[in-house]
Amino acid sequence: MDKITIAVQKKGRMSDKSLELFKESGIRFTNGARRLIALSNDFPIRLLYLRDDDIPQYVADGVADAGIVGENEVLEKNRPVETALKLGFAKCRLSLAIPKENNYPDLNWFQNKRIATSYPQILTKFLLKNSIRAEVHEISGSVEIAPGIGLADAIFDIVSSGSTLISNGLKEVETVVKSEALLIKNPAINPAKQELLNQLIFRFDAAMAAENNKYILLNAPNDKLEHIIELIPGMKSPTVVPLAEEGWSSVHSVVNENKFWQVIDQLKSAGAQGILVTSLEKMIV
Ligand SMILES: Nc1ncnc2c1ncn2[C@@H]1O[C@H](COP(=O)(O)OP(=O)(O)OP(=O)(O)O)[C@@H](O)[C@H]1O
Ligand SMILES: O=P(O)(O)OC[C@H]1O[C@H](OP(=O)(O)OP(=O)(O)O)[C@H](O)[C@@H]1O
Ligand SMILES: [Mg+2]
Repeated sequence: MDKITIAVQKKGRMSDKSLELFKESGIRFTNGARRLIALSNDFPIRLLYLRDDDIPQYVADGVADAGIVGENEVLEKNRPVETALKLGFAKCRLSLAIPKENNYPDLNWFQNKRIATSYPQILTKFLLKNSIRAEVHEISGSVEIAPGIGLADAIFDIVSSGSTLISNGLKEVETVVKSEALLIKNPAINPAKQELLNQLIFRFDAAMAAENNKYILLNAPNDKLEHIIELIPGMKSPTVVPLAEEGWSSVHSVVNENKFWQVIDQLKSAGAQGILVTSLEKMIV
């Protein structure tokens, strides 16, 4: 039987979350992360542990059928791969930043400046599109220290909370692209492996939906039910069952993590009591 080969980052920001996604999808691997290849008894799959920079190339070449990698690397490497699923973690952006004491009127600030980056392709394209002539200095890491040591006037790098910029006396002035983890695939994947990939996507979707939602149970006086049901519509509509006490019902539903605190406040104001919240294991929409 065919196995699907998936490339994941060996060690770094993406590795734990990537493996967690497989685990939440019921797929455990038999050999430890120190090996370069791992197999599973739960699913016909082979994991390749790689440097994240190499993943787009391996997937484009078909050495791996699919891979989990940041959108930033996919754009930079510009290899012929397709996005199969957005995975919603490792959210960050690629931005231009300059020493904080500089006045920044607009992009023309960058004319004839030296910019240090690990993403020369994305940066060069952006500069060209905006008719900025600047010198692009490619360095492989610790980009934020480049202006401080006189290597460059500005940087183009990954920003998330912004704390690395602040601690290096820099300020973000232009966001060029946003990024998150992607499941990418080889466009010429064979039908049998595509079927395995579809099964994997189905499981990833269920695990991600469960992670992003909470199961909620509460008690409501019957005369407030209509409003409370509107606040937590759930997947189709909430389950409403009568309590032993006359005039009260128990309402069960699902709430999105992003709206959670806001909805809880609204439910309390609407008269809900005894609110219980619990996490979901899987959610099939
Ligand atoms: N601060 C951050 N917040 C969120 N996501 C991030 C952050 N930094 C990096 N990422 C994302 O995680 C990916 C991996 O980051 P990491 O720092 O582990 O890469 P790396 O050092 O190039 O690793 P490798 O050794 O595999 O080449 C990045 O390409 C980006 O998509
Ligand atoms: O805006 P922030 O939240 O500070 O995140 C941005 C930093 O995170 C990443 O580095 P990481 O911490 O992964 O270290 P690395 O450069 O050694 O990979 C990235 O290269 C930035 O330097
Ligand atoms: Mg890398």
